[in-house]
Amino acid sequence: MSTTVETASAAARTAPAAVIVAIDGPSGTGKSSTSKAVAAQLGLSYLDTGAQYRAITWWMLNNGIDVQNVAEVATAADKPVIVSGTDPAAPTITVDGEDAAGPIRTPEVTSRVSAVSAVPEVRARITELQRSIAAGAEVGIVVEGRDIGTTVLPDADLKIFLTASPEARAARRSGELKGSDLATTKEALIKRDTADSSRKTSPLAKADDAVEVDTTELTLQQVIECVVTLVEEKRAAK
Ligand SMILES: Nc1ncnc2c1ncn2[C@@H]1O[C@H](COP(=O)(O)OP(=O)(O)O)[C@@H](O)[C@H]1O
Ligand SMILES: Nc1ccn([C@H]2C[C@H](O)[C@@H](COP(=O)(O)OP(=O)(O)O)O2)c(=O)n1
Repeated sequence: MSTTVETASAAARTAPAAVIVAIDGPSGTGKSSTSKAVAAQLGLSYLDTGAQYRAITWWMLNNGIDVQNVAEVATAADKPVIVSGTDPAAPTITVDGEDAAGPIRTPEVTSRVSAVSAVPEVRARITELQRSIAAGAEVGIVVEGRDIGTTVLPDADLKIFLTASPEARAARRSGELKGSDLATTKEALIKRDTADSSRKTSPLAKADDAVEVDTTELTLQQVIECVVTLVEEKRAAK
């Protein structure tokens, strides 16, 4: 046996296996804030899959694609080059080399993203990208979205499904969007969640083996501590 092979197998015996964490749930439940903090605290990578769906939507809107036309969206789905930076302290997203972090958060993108992300060709393309990023995370990764535990990473070591009352979620979102009306924010949020939960291809859903955490009455810090404890338990058992 060569020294290289011996060294590699010794490393495999001692290095802890990468830990994969899937965090799903509707809008405003705290997925992004929790995932970033947990990843940073545990030295893991972080992937915001919603940002990827927003990025492809932004590209379609900029490139004259009629986002209500499923065939047109499907044909264009593999055109933009989307790159996600997975450092939880400074996550990034670029489309065709251009920084898209700001423009993907506009109300226009937010109101169109559910239609674009319901198209199967878009989901297939983005899912493949997500799986390859997760496979490349050496220490492990926290991936947040809507279908991570059910479809993208069904073998994740830990699956969390965050929930919160529509009132709490709208109040949180309203706090971020300066000058926005609470009732309008709540209506838009419920409309998007309904669209995301009722689409045919990998809808927003809790995986059977996910741990559900209702964050309505919890502080963000309490949610972070809860998830960190669950990840540490999984790591210890690996
Ligand atoms: N448990 C919580 N209590 C109060 N505010 C929270 C809580 N979790 C998240 N937030 C705040 O709510 C807003 C939305 O959180 P975010 O993490 O973006 O949710 P999501 O990714 O699920 O849409 C942020 O401003 C965040 O700081
Ligand atoms: N895994 C995912 C993640 C997001 N999406 C879609 C559905 C969501 O409404 C949009 C935007 O997701 P994002 O996480 O940015 O939404 P928030 O505004 O943070 O709640 O993307 C999806 O279909 N599948």
